Parts: sequence; structure tokens; C-alpha cells
Amino acid sequence: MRSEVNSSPEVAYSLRNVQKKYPGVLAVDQVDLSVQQGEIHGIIGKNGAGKSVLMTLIAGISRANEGTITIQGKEIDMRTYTPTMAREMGVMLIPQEPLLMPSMSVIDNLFLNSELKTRFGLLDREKMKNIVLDIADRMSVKVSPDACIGSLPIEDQQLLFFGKSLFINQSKIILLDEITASLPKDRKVQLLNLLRKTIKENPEISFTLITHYINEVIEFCDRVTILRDGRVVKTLNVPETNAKELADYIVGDVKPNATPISFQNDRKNLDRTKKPLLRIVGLNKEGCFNNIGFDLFEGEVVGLAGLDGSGKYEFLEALTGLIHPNEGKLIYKDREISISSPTAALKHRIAYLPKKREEQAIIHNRSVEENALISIYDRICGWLNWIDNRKAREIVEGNIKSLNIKTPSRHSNIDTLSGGNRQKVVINRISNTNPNVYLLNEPTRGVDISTKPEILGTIRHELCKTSGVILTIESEEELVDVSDVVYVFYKGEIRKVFHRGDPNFCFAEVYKAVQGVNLL
Ligand SMILES: Nc1ncnc2c1ncn2[C@@H]1O[C@H](COP(=O)(O)OP(=O)(O)OP(=O)(O)O)[C@@H](O)[C@H]1O
Repeated sequence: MRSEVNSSPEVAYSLRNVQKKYPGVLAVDQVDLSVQQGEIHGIIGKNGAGKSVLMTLIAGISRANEGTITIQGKEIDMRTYTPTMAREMGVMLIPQEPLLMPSMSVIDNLFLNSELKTRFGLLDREKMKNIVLDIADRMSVKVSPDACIGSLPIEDQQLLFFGKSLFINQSKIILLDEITASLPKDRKVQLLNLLRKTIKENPEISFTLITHYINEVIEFCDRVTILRDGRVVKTLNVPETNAKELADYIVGDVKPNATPISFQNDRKNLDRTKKPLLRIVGLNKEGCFNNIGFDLFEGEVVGLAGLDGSGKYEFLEALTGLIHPNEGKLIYKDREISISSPTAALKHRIAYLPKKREEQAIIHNRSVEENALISIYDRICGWLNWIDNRKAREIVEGNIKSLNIKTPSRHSNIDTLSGGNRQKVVINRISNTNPNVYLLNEPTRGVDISTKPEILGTIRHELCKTSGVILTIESEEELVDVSDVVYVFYKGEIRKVFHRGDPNFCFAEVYKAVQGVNLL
């Protein structure tokens, strides 16, 4: 590490001409950025803009290919910079999913590598316990210091990790990567107020806040840097800007009537004059969503857009019985139905793909075949309830071929496949049940970039041949790409509708509506 005194002592850290390449991707490109002590600096940009990679460079987790990074006045040597060195220089990155030891206690996690000792050199558990209780109290987390941290909700783990960086590690440069995304509104506001209070009391600290919420930037940040395609578009003083201007910088110069990226207006079997497959009428769940209603037609892909907390995920879960609405009706093929669980939904031929594929869908350590067939064993069992191997082979080999699943064989362990191929197997599992309605919760999540278009193509060309699809996809670009109609959820309500073929059916307009810009 080279030690150079920075001419401006108030600069917490700065980057000059920083670049990070991955094979085929320039994730961070010629970035100049300077964050002051005592400021909350927002970093904002659409999915894939380079926000997280930038943070990993500052925290020593990955190495820049070019450029210089200066931390607390010292230019770092990027060839030797490590996370430990970053921590020693006061840098702490709090990622969306904190890196904690799930089977260890809260106290052991928070004091890992920072244990307190008595003057006799023994662990001072009493003191550590009191500090943990104090941190939990400040973060409004109800927890016993001896509880296993993995048993806590992810949002509590994140808040405790944040408390560790602030009060135990006493970090000075705290990088928060979308930590507000999983928090309910009241805790989000509480956390962001805590950032303000901390900075007021400790003006040598700086926070860098990555977020997808323009409103959070407007309300809580001093300055904001907008990234697009790995580059800095602009750094602005927040009091001198507004949500619309930020949204315009984020989306860039996209023509409002630009054609969706890969799929043209190709629906041959979509006829909205026919009876709908599913009518959703006035669905309401207190605190989540309000008065949601629309029709889903055969051959139609309906996209739900909105930020976390907008109600779109809860609404999708209500359609599959994971959340029970207070009011409203579901009319499936002319008949009112009530759905108590995903299994009950499947009886009505409504199939659900969960967002948390690894925890909720994959059957680990089992073969591709078992994973693909698990929901239809009753259909392929023959005499004496034995599995009809010929049928099983036909179906799974057909699946592998039609979705281009890269696997050595149908007997391979599913855990040996890439994330994208595992997702394809799960899509096969639900399509093997021949549903009339697909509810897909983030079908491209955790899927490699080359497989995403294949999954979008499967949804558009295969799944909705004789069915209808309702889906959420975090990236508005992908959502617009695959959908026939996009409903924008904002604060629990549908506040805007975009139809394929309309001049404003494009990523930029949907993104702005998601952020609450240009709503009626
Ligand atoms: N380890 C990696 N290997 C290859 N490419 C990567 C890697 N990490 C990130 N990328 C690519 O770098 C680009 C920037 O990714 P990054 O995660 O920083 O975006 P982001 O702005 O944080 O997006 P999001 O808001 O979706 O989290 C993307 O194209 C991403 O696919």
C-alpha cells in the first residue's frame, strides 16, 4: 500500500478512472467518484449498471483492472488490496445478504475476530452480551445474544451486521448495498434516520447507499451518483434535483416508442374478445395491496412491475394461496374459486414458480428426472403403482430437448447443473402438470446472462401457447421484453398499465412509473 497524504482531508474515499472487466462485460468503466466524510451518498442505476461491482472494488473483494482508489487520504495498491486491509482502513461493505455464520450465535457472529477479553485474557462474554443487547435495541431487533443467527429473519441479520460495523468495528466508510430492499417501510425509515443521526454525531463517517428507490435518495441522501452501463452519468446535489430528473438520467436517451428488445408483436393465439382464463376482481389484502383487478387471457403474458414493497409479490402470492386476501374474487373459467395453497391452486391447473428457487423449488441431491417429474408421478405410474420408466424417459428427454437443458444425462444430480439450467428443470416440472395459468415469480433470478433470453423465449413461445402467464421480473427491461401487458404496482395499487404496441410500451416509461414518476 502506498501512503500518500490526500490534499483534501474531508474526502472519505475517491476513485479515479477505475475499470473492472469480466469476460465479455465491462462492469465498471472509467469511473470517477468522490465521497466526503459526513455525507450519505446515494448510488443509483438500473439492474446491471455496475453498482455492486463498484462497491466490491472499494471493499477489496474484487480487484480493479485499471485506475486508482484513495481511502482516507491513502492511495491503495490494487495488486495487494484485500478485504482485511479494507476493514483495517475503516471500510465495511454490507451486502444484500450478509455474510454471517448461520449456525453460530448472534454474539459469536458480531464479535468474530473482534472478541473482547478480560484483563486476565479470558473472553469477556458479559460485556459482549451487553453490547449485543445495546446494538439489538438500537436496531429494534428482538433477539437473545445466544440465539443462532441463522434462525433470524434476513432483515434482522442485516440490521445486526450493520450494527456490528458501526458499533463494534467502528467502520468509517460504510457501503450499504441495497440493504433497505428487504426491510418493511417502518424499519427502512428507522434505519435511514439512524444513518442521519450517526453522521451528525460522528462527522468522520460516510455512508454510500445503493438503492433502487429514487424516493430514498431524495429523502435521505446528500448527493447522488447515477451509473449507467458501468459509467458515471452524473453526480448531483440532492436538494438541487428531483425524482423525474434522476429517472431521466437513469434510463438515458431511450426513444419512447423503441421496439421491445427481442420479441415482436407475435401473439397469434391471443384474442381478448374471448372469455378470459382468469378474472381477478377487486383483490385486497390490508397493508399489502388494494383493489387489484384484471383479466388474464389464453396466450397472454402479463407482467407485474413495481419496487419491493409495492405489493406485486404479495399479490402474486395471493393468487397461489400463500397469502389470503381480505376481499375480492378469483373467477377461473367462469367459476369463482378460492385458493388456499399452491397445491390447491394446482388442482385448478394454476401452477406457481417460487422466487426462492434453491430453498423452495429444487430438490437437492436428486436427479434432473426426479426434479422434473415430482409433481406428476401419479400420472406416470402404471400397474402396481410402479413408475412407467418408458413414459418417464420420454417426458424428461423431451423436456431436456425442448428447453435445451445442459446436463450430461437425465440421471445427473441437479446440483451439478448451472443456476440457469436448474431453473429450466423447475419450469419443466410445472409445465409437465399442463397448467392453464402460470404464476412465475422472478423466473430469471440467479440465471446466467446467456440463459436469460432462452427462459424468456420459453415463456413467450412455449408456456403461453395454450395458457396464460402472470409474472414478476425485477429488471424492467426483461419484463417489457416478455410481456403483452405490464401493470405497474405503486404503494399497493395498480397505478399504470402499458400495452404492447402502444408507443409508450418501453423500458424507460415503465421504469419511471415504477419509481412513481409520471403517474396520473
Ligand atoms: N462475477 C462476475 N462475473 C461476470 N460478470 C459479472 C460478475 N459480477 C457482475 N457481473 C456483471 O457486471 C455487470 C454489473 O453488475 P452489478 O451486479 O454491479 O450491477 P448492479 O448495478 O449492482 O445491478 P443490480 O441492481 O441488479 O444488483 C452486470 O452486467 C453483471 O452481469
